[in-house]
Amino acid sequence: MAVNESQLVQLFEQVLRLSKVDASQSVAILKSHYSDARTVRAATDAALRLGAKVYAVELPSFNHPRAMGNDMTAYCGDTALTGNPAAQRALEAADLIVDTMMLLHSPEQEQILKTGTRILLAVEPPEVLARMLPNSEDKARVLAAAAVLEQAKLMRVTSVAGSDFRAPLGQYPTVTEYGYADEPGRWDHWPSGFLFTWPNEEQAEGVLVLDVGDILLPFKSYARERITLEIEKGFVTRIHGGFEAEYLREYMKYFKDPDVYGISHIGWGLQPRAQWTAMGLHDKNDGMCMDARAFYGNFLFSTGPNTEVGGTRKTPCHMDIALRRCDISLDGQRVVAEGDVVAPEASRVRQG
Ligand SMILES: O=c1ccc(O)c[nH]1
Ligand SMILES: [Fe+2]
Repeated sequence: MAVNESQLVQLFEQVLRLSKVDASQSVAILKSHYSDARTVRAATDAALRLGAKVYAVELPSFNHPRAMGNDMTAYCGDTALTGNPAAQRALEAADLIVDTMMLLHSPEQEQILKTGTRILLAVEPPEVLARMLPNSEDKARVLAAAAVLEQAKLMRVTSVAGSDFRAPLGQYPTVTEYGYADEPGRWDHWPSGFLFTWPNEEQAEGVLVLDVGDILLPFKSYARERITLEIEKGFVTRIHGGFEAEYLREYMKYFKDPDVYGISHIGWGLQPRAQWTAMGLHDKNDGMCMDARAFYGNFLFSTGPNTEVGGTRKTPCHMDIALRRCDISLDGQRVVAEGDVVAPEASRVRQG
């Protein structure tokens, strides 16, 4: 199906209104040649209709000669903005940046946010944006879960497949994504609806067994066989299984950087409009597959960069791995049981 221009403008008006855009605001549309033109036009029109002062910052795209694939999360850290202080100043002047080219996991993004500028990332296809249009209930549910996560000292993840992963917490903040950037200095991503934190450095340990159907990004693949990750002192030390384990090992080895095995963000999905099945209906280049990161009740595990929270690992290799049917407990209290959200009650979607 395809969203028409008029609908897309209305969707952006709704999300920019939730992002506190009004006649008092300046909005920068950040783009490059690979941005979705429909998204750029709709974001511009919507911001103008809300009375904001709108301008565009177009950056020549950046390609790293060792990057593989078109998914912007496959090679993190350096972006088209890296080493361009004039463009960064132009962006920091805005109240809100609609990012259609992706600054995520870059030090520049953190520098911009520190000035109080808000950033809303929007790089998924318009049809995915439409299906996961955010609302204030999403925000309430994600914040309810965040209130529990930010107090937690230990996250434990187990599963029937054999996972038993423990991550001491507290060194890093809890990050929420509910789909709109409504607070000064906030980064958010439309679409989303999940939350995460990072394990205390060098303390995560145990085993994660990726079961059949679990999702590996940026490969955009559903695992067809089990892959076992052994984690010691905050790093993945062994990856074993069959062909898919070999593929993951070879891919990560390619970067020749020990930091790629560090644990990045860990959390769980709270977006009922995100679907585990959606990735199978899209081409790999359609977007970054936020359905996988946000689907309700997933355990989202990731490896690589932790610059987003002031960590020192600026490695370009970032794996986002979404597991189904896990139990996630915080200090012994389950928040997810076999892939269904069980607590806190205010974070649950009323089934029915
Ligand atoms: O929304 C996102 C997207 C990618 C990622 O790695 C984290 N959050
Ligand atoms: Fe990630």
